[in-house]
Amino acid sequence: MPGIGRILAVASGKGGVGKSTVTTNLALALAGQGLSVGIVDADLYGPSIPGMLGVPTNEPPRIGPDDKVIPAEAHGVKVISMGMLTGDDKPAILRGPMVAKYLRMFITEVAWGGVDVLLLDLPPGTGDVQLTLAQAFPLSGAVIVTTPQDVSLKIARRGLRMMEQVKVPILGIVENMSGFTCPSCGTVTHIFHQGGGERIAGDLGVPFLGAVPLDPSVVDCGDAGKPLVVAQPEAPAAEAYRAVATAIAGSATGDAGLELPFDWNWAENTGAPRGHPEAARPDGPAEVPLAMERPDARTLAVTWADGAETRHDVRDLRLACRCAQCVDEMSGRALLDPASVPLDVAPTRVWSLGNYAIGIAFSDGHQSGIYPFTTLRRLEAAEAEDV
Ligand SMILES: Nc1ncnc2c1ncn2[C@@H]1O[C@H](COP(=O)(O)OP(=O)(O)OP(=O)(O)O)[C@@H](O)[C@H]1O
Repeated sequence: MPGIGRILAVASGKGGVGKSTVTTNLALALAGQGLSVGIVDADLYGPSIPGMLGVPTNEPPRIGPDDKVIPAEAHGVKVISMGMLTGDDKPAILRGPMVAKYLRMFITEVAWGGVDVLLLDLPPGTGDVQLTLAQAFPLSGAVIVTTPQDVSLKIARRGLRMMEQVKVPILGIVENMSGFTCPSCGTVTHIFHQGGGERIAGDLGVPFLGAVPLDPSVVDCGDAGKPLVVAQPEAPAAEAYRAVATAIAGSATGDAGLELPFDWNWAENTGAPRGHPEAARPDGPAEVPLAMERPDARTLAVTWADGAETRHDVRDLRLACRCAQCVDEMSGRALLDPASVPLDVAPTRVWSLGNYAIGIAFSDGHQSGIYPFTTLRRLEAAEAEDV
């Protein structure tokens, strides 16, 4: 979109998991890496970004000479929020169509002036706002924020599935409020359990971006309008936000070894990804693909950074689909009857999703399958076991 580099959504399933806090700190950490960053507070009914960044809400934003809204600027980051239009005490009372109108305005009618990254702080859940944004704008990816307890993880999973269904690449999962370090004795207590975010990232084959500890200074800094990353840059939580920012910034560069993005017409074999198989070395990362080829119409061959090559029969790929139509999300039970898949099923299109997965559309009309590289690497071994 003109004036905007990448649009990234920060989403969560459950409310109150710290999504807005992650958004503001992430924005400042990305800005600290030299990127120009904007934030759209897409939580129209409960805007919290102005408070966290110390943006005044007592006067509406100005309109520029080109009739565009001039965003507020705080700590070097540009911001637009419903809170700036309504003030702190007036609730936004809006029906669905107006919500869509405001969201569109926040993205297309604001003078973003060439931001590299526009972060959208979504409201919790999988409702109207999430769908409108995911379908109406070219989102480059979504970051899913969760806390480590089961209830939050289950709902985060649903949010993640929604993003996948509307074809928004998942950049990864952030586990927030992960362990509390006692300031006097240094003991770490895992108040909301431990490691759940990393576990579901592993289960779903999406990157784990990092864990942010529970730290009372995060609350104080947010309430004071000066996020932790700038107020206490040496705090462990600030370091965690910076690590997440680095992981996200890295995901822009296509460091998977394949030249990304690509959109491959399988039948005609046009638009195949350019690869760099010569970069393989024995100590290279096992789950990073360096090349993808189509030696024949029924085989996808992948060369990995550790020099291994896997070959996948295209019907086996169709049968291995883990989308919500093929596998029951909660129980993991298979919903796809292999007998219903034609023997000659073949891909029609193969395309890149972020730098972590490919999507495949098949000749039987199925196109919601997402194949993370981690899953693809393990797939050939699983197929061999089945035999
Ligand atoms: N790592 C953390 N340590 C301590 N407190 C935190 C941490 N992250 C967030 N918080 C606090 O938790 C509260 C909720 O955070 P926040 O408003 O960012 O959540 P949210 O998921 O955006 O909520 P909503 O559902 O309203 O959009 C805030 O008071 C915030 O300061």
